Amino acid sequence: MAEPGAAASAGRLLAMGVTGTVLALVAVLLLRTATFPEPDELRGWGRTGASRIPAQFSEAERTAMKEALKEAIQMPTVSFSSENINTTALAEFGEHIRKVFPFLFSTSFIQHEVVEQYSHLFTIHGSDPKLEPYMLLAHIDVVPAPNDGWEVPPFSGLERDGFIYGRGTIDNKNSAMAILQAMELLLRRNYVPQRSFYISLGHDEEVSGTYGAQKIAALLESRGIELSFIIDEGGYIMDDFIPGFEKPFAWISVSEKGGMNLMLQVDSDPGHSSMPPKETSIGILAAAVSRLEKTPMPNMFGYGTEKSILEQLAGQFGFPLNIILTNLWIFGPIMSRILEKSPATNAMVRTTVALTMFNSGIKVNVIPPTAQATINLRIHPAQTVPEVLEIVRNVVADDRVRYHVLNAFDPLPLSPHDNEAFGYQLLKRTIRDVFPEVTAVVPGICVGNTDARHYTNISKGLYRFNPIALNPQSFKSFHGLNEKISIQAYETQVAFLFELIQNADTEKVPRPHSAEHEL
Ligand SMILES: CCCCCCCC/C=C\CCCCCCCC(=O)NCC(=O)O
Ligand SMILES: [Zn+2]
Ligand SMILES: [Zn+2]
Repeated sequence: MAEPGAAASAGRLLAMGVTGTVLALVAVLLLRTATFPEPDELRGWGRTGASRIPAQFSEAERTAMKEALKEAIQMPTVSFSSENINTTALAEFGEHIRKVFPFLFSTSFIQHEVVEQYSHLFTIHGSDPKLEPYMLLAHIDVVPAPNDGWEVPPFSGLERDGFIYGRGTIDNKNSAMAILQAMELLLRRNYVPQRSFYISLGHDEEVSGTYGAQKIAALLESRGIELSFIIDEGGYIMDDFIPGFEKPFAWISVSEKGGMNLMLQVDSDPGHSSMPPKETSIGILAAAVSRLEKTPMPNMFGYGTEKSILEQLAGQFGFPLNIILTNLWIFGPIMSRILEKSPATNAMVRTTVALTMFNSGIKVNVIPPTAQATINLRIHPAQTVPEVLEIVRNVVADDRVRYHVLNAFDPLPLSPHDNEAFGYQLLKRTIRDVFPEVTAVVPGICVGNTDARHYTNISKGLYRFNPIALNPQSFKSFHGLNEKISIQAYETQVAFLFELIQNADTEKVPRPHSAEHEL
């Protein structure tokens, strides 16, 4: 029965446009739909009893894992472009992991291959061939980091106030090192997995993964390998994201946006700067990209995955939430306007356009013959590459601008995240074990791109989840300033992987409780 006056209250709140309240409401919708299974449902998961190895690490091990990460951060494995990567640092990284993870490189059931000189593929042969293998994925390259603005030099790996600072501490050497570290610690405890798995470390993720992940995926495909699921970066424990919600929640990205790098070019006759034409190539191009920046792509809230997710949820709630969810044609615009206010949530509701490079000019007194600007677009799941390109052309609306698509791909399909989805449920279960403060898990979309997208031919279960807690401030440090990870967070990441690898040693997926609802 409907609660008296609830509709009126909901109406008042929305009409008042109270940002925090509506955000909180969205959060309730998402969080309430993703509660954990009851403990009974989790029986039979992974190793139990005597064969279970506790995630307890000695002081010496904790110091060693911290130092190993710091050293990895000190290697400037920067990718500037596919043709310009720091091969010296990448090679050094290869030597580093051989030194700090000796068990990994000397265990008979583990095969290590170097792919395209700098990427690493480990095959860990499990004892039970009936269990379909999976993959843990990370990348070892980083984006450039000029010293300016950093509290400590970005490749110093310095420890300060319980944090390790440096480029790659959250994107994504933390994962690369933590995966290897967890396996090394398990091996030191005589662990032999039942389920086979792969560890894949790409060396050029930050420049599309063409020679790393893409080649590894092709290699595995040529061997006829299919994977139950893959876990990469791109989802996190979200902390302090929603006003009024103190508890962190886990965001497992079950898809990721499409992408396009588009170069715009204007050519004009060069000449003497003392007799300039009315418009130069720089001026024409600057005006074009300015129009793009000032004209956001359409807000797609309600037309992509959000719509189907929310519609599926609608029946699970009482009044007034069910009404709101089944009437997104009324409430959608309010929610979508709120979401577009911050960069992170704005990225969820539309294709984003970032002006990232601008090149022109050869001398101070020469009219430039050409100007080039590169824009980086992240395509909302409800749009495609051709649709977005068409919008760009219409916004620019200037025939003097020419377009070169440098690379482009459509948004990724949604990976299964129901009660039968082994990889998703494995993550949920391990989150429950390792992050007791987290009470909910939601299936999200990754607004950045990951190496996982290269593996669609060999797995349908691509999950992007890094077991670290991030707040809005730490999101700014991705590709930005003062990237850092707390030592405690890194240890927890290692512990998470240590548990997850053991939890994967089962064929059972927990049956849902009849009353439980899953996204
Ligand atoms: C209600 C809470 C809303 C929070 C919205 C946050 C959405 C976060 C989703 C994904 C996080 C994206 C992290 C980026 C991964 C980094 C991978 C990377 O750098 N790849 C290269 C590239 O994308 O260029
Ligand atoms: Zn990354
Ligand atoms: Zn990155």
